[in-house]
Formats: sequence, C-alpha cells, structure tokens
Amino acid sequence: MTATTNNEAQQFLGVFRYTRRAIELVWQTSRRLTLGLVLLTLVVGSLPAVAAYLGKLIVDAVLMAMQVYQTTGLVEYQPLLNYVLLEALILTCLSAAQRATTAHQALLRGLLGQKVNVMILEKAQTLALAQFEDSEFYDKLTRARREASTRPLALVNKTFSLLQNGIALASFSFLLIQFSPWVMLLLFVGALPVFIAETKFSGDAFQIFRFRSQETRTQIYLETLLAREDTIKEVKLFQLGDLLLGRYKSIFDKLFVENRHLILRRETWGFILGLLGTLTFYAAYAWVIFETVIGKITLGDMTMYLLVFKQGQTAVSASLTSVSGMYEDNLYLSNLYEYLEQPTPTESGQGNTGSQPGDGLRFEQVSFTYPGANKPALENINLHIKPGQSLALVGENGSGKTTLIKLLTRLYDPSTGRILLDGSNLKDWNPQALRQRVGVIFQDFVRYQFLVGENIGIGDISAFEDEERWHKAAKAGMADDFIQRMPEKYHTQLGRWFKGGQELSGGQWQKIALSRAFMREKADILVLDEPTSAMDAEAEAQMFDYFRSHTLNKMAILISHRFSTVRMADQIVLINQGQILEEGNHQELMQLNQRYAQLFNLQASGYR
Ligand SMILES: Nc1ncnc2c1ncn2[C@@H]1O[C@H](COP(=O)(O)OP(=O)(O)OP(=O)(O)O)[C@@H](O)[C@H]1O
Repeated sequence: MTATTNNEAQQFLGVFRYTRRAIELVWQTSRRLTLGLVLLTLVVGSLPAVAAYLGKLIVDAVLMAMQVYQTTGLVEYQPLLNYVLLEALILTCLSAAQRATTAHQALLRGLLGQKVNVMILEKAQTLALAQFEDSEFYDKLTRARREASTRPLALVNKTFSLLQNGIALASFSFLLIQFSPWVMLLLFVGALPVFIAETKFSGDAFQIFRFRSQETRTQIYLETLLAREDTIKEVKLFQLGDLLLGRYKSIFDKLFVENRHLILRRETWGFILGLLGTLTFYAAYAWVIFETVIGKITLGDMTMYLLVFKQGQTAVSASLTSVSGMYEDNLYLSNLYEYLEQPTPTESGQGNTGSQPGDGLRFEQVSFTYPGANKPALENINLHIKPGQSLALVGENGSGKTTLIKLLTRLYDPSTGRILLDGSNLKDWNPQALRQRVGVIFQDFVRYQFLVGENIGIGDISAFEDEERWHKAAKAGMADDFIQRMPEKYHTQLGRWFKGGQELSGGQWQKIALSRAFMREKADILVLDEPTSAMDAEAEAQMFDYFRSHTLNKMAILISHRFSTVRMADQIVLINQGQILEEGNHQELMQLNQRYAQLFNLQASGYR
C-alpha cells in the first residue's frame, strides 16, 4: 500500500521535471521579459497584504476619530486622508503591475510560440522520410504542434503565479498568525480536497487527449478535404460533401460525449469540494467576530483578518490550481520533448568524391522492404550505369521503380546490398555532396505557390533567384513560351492561395518541373520519374531530344510508361514485382521477344 502510494507520488512529482526546461526555454527566449516578469510577480504578490494592513489602519483610525469627535467635537481629517491616499496609491501600483504582467506575458507568448514552432520545424528537417510515413511518429508531431507552442508559457505563468500566491500567502500568514496559527491550518485544509480532485481530472483530460490523436488527425484531414482549393473540385463533383461532413460530425459527437462527461464530473466535484472551503471560511468568520465582540481584537483587526483570510483562501486555492495546472502543462510538454528527442538518423558520411571517379552508379544485390511491410518492394537488384549512359525503368504500377530512385537519393537505405557511386558506398558520401550530384523530379513533385521563376529556381538553391538561370532552364524545359505569355512573365505568382495567383495546366506544371531539373547544372545524375505523362506527344518528343543532347556526359535515369520514349534509352530495365525481369537495349529486348516486346507491341498497336 505504502509502496503504491510512494510510486504514485513519484510519478506525480516526476511529471514536474519539464518545469525546469520550460523555464529555461522562456529564459532563452527573452531574458529581459523573464526578469521583468519575476520582478512584477514579487510586486503583485506582496502588495495585497500591505493594502489589507492599511485597511485595518483606516478602520482603526476612523474609530479613533469617531471617539475624538464624540468627546471634543473636532474632526481630524488629515491622518485619515493620508491613509486613504496611501491605499489608493498602493492599489494603483498593484493594478499597474498587473497590467504590466499581462503585457509581459503576451509578449513572451508571441516570442515563445514562434521559438517552439521553429524548433519543431527545424527538428522536422533532420528526420528521415520513413519517420514521416510512420503514423505513430506523425501523431507525436501533430500533438506537439497542436498544443505545445502555448504550453511552455502557460507552465511558466503558472510557476510565477505560484510564486506570487506564495509571497501573498507568506505575507498574509504574517498577519494571520497574530490572530491564531490554527486559522492557517483551516486555510489549507479547506483548499486541499479541490486540489486533489483537480489534479486527478487534469491527468484524465491528458489521457483522453493523447488517446485521441488519431481521431483528431482524421478531423484535421477531413477539414482539409472539405475546404481546400485542390480538393474541393472532386468533393463537389463526387458529391462527397455530406459524406465527409457526416464523418467529421460523428467524430466530434463521439469526442464531445467524452468531453462532456469529464467537464461535468470536474465541475460537480469542484463545487462539492469547494463547499468545504466555504465552510472553513465561515467558521473562521464566526471566530473572528466572536473575538471582536469580546474585545480581544479591534474592529480594524476584524476587517483585516476577514479580508486577509478571504484573500488567503483565494491564494491557497489559486496556488493549488496552479500546481494541478502545472501538472497538466507538464504532461502536454512531455509530448513536445518526446518529439524533439526523437532520434535523428545519422547521415555520417564524409566523402566528397568516390574511390573510383568515373565508375558511375552501381546497385549490388540491393533489396529493400518498407518499414512495416511484409514483403520486399525491391529484391536483388544489380545495375550499372556509366557516365554518358541513359537508363529507362519500365514496369507495371507498384513494381518498385520509384522505390529504386528513393534508395538512390538516400531517402531510404537498402535493407541489404549496397549502392555505389564512383566506387564508394552512398552511406560513405557526404549527404550534401551526394544530393548536389543528383537531380530528381518525382512524379508527385511539389507545386509551390511561389513565383513561376522561383518554382524553377528551386532546382538549384544556390541560384534560387538567378533570373538568367531561370530563363535558360525554362527554355530547356520548354516552359519559356508559356511563361512569356503570362501577365508578369517570370514574376507571375502561381497558385490560388495568394493575391493574383495564376493556375497552370497539368502539362505546364510538368514543364516547370522539367525546367527545375535543368537548373541542376552541376548534377551529373538526372532522374525523371514520369515527367512527361501530362505532356502532348510533340512536346514529349522534343523534350527528350533536348534532354539527351544536354545530358551527354551525364547519367540519365528515366521512368516512363510510354514505350516510344523508353526505346531511346541505352539501357532498359524491366522490373516486375521488385525484381529485374529483363534488361538490354530496345533491339535486344525486342529480339528476346518476351515481356518487354509484348508490352511494346501492345502499346504500339494502340496507336495504329
Ligand atoms: N512509403 C511507402 N511505404 C510502404 N510501401 C510503399 C511505400 N511506397 C510504395 N510502397 C509500396 O512499394 C511498392 C513499389 O512502389 P513504387 O512506388 O516503387 O512503384 P512504382 O513502380 O514506382 O509504381 P508506379 O508506376 O505506379 O509509379 C508498391 O507495392 C507500393 O505499395
């Protein structure tokens, strides 16, 4: 029994370990504001007791003045007026300090929110693609982003509020103890039950929050589907609105029932246990009145004790609420730190050149299984491409072509086997040096809502704003013609999110993506993953002529379902269910007269 209690207490206290980190975070965000907040807390904490004491002095002085008036008929205004003015001054200072606290908190909230968001986003840059595809990890990220940017400050505010109430209580105790130490005990006993209940309910609320992240994510996703320009088209045409909205509402209804249950329990218990506090207050009230009547204390003392007791009670329950709130904030912060402490994959390679420059790219017995998948997406792949050669990958949907490119670009590492560039394992290459040598346009390339020119410049970040390079790359990618016809040419905003944004057609976007590939002048491995599927036939033929003439010394890898394009490659690899089924050039594969020849003839007959 004792062991369990100890354990629970340890667990409870263990949760507070994030308080220190939250304070550090706030301190790093702005030392000046944090120091200001500490000073203000001291002021706001100590002034109420001074005001209460002055109140007592005023009442006593009034009584004295009344007696003087009754006996002498004179009214002594001056001392009374001084006290009243002093009290007014103190209350003005208190209200100024409270305002200043709010201002400090608001400023810190802004800065801290930004800092934490940047921390979350910076961390995201260091993570592997596989981590983003892992739903458990994604949950962590969503939870961290949703709550954690406001929680550190909330936690620090509560810590300060605890400090402030602590100071207030200490000063009240100083006054109250002169009446009786037992009154102090009454104060704490009255507030304790509410505190225990609050803490328990905070823990419950957090569990619900954590447990729910899957549902919350679904809700966010449905909201996106229902209200974004790139999805609303299908939602309308397929009349998905009611279906999606129905799902959205039913998730809310389910969560709401749980919420309501918790809210009702929390508030009902809060009220019942709060009654204990009220009871203790009135017990103390009666006691103080009694002592006044029998003349043990003055009327001024009575006013002061009642005020101090009432305020003390508020301070005790506020402190305890702060502690239970801190408990809740700590639980939420554990999310943020769980995310931030997620191990980062080590991309430790140092090499900037390979051991056999000019050897090109080799896949040796490469197999790869996606995390969580039960069968490999690629198996025993052996390939060799030399500089100046082009390779086409063909195969039905899901055969593993894109996966091969993901391994080549180290978005994933092979499960077994190795990939060599210029004789050195990709793992030994410096990731930056490797990525500079490879230019990839994936079929799901990103359509940035930036300027047209910037959308091309993205291909080489070192020349992101280099307009001459934009023009050159756009000419190569056959985008120059239509860009010249746009209202602001290369400076036309794309996408609908921003004012004056223009939308492009699917084929035009692909030309932009191709131009992006041509920006990578330094890259000597160029990969195009179905880049021309939305282009018209003439554009595609032109594009490949151009592509070949500009990649003569480079390695070009092309994924396409159009055999008219594929046939031009020096080497063609047919992949089937993750394995190489046939390889050779077009002629060899046609002579082999197997799967490639079949597929080629099938497509050719479609054109006849
Ligand atoms: N991120 C992923 N996680 C788990 N499995 C994946 C992932 N991406 C692809 N797969 C699976 O790996 C296999 C190969 O996919 P890949 O994208 O490489 O095919 P592909 O040949 O490029 O297809 P397509 O011609 O349709 O583009 C498929 O069975 C697919 O379901």
